[in-house]
Amino acid sequence: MSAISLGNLDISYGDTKVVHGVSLDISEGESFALVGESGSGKSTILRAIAGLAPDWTGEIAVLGKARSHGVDRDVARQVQMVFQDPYGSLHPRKTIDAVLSEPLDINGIGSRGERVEAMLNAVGLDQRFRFRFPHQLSGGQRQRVAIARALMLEPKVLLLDEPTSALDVSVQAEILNLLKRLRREQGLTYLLVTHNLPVVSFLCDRLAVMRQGRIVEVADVALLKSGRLVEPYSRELLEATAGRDASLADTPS
Ligand SMILES: Nc1ncnc2c1ncn2[C@@H]1O[C@H](COP(=O)(O)OP(=O)(O)OP(=O)(O)O)[C@@H](O)[C@H]1O
Repeated sequence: MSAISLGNLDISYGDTKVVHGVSLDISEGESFALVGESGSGKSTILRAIAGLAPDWTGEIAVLGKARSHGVDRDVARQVQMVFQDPYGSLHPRKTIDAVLSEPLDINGIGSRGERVEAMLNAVGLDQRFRFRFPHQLSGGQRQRVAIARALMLEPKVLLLDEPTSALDVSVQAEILNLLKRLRREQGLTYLLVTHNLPVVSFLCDRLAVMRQGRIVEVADVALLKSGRLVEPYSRELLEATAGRDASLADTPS
């Protein structure tokens, strides 16, 4: 079954259509990247799947079920989003414990303390962080909390919007390793937006290259690694970013 299936998806902000006729099938357990120039519509696709960009036509299905345009509680439990900025995405006056308990409260799920402790372990954070506030954590630790929060309801799919680009390079590698391990341990599906092609090589199985709201090419990551993307625009993108952030490609798993 597809984890995410997009059919002829158009997405607009007001009168401006920014995504045009996107169709994609992402399998359960797959890690899939959207790459392409700034403004090409990558984040907008994630937002529409998460219900944050409601002005769309076409089809969005999650685990075989078409999502509605409004708040969709089924989808919200299956699909969670992690944002680029771990500073902005955590409430400054809530402890880590409160941040992680909140999804459980909203859904009436008990044994909160145990679940929070287990999730802190899963994302490699010491229990002493539990009653701290976000400003008492480093950027990498905050991103671990954001990932933990996304996983509290045991979703099947994570939408990752530039999850490491706000972090120092050494911390980026730690978070990428964490994401790789969590995917393996929990059988997660990833749909990831990034500008960083070494991140795609490290974490993903396939990628779609986007330009001006359209998909130019869908390819296996093997073709990215060997520099054999087919479309001229994809090759341009590859050349433009060659050498940048290359150290991540060597990150051990
Ligand atoms: N809330 C919004 N209201 C109006 N227009 C928006 C909004 N968010 C994004 N856009 C526009 O939609 C287009 C696609 O933006 P989007 O953020 O999806 O691109 P992107 O490929 O993710 O870019 P980046 O890599 O810079 O994040 C851009 O032209 C952008 O200016």
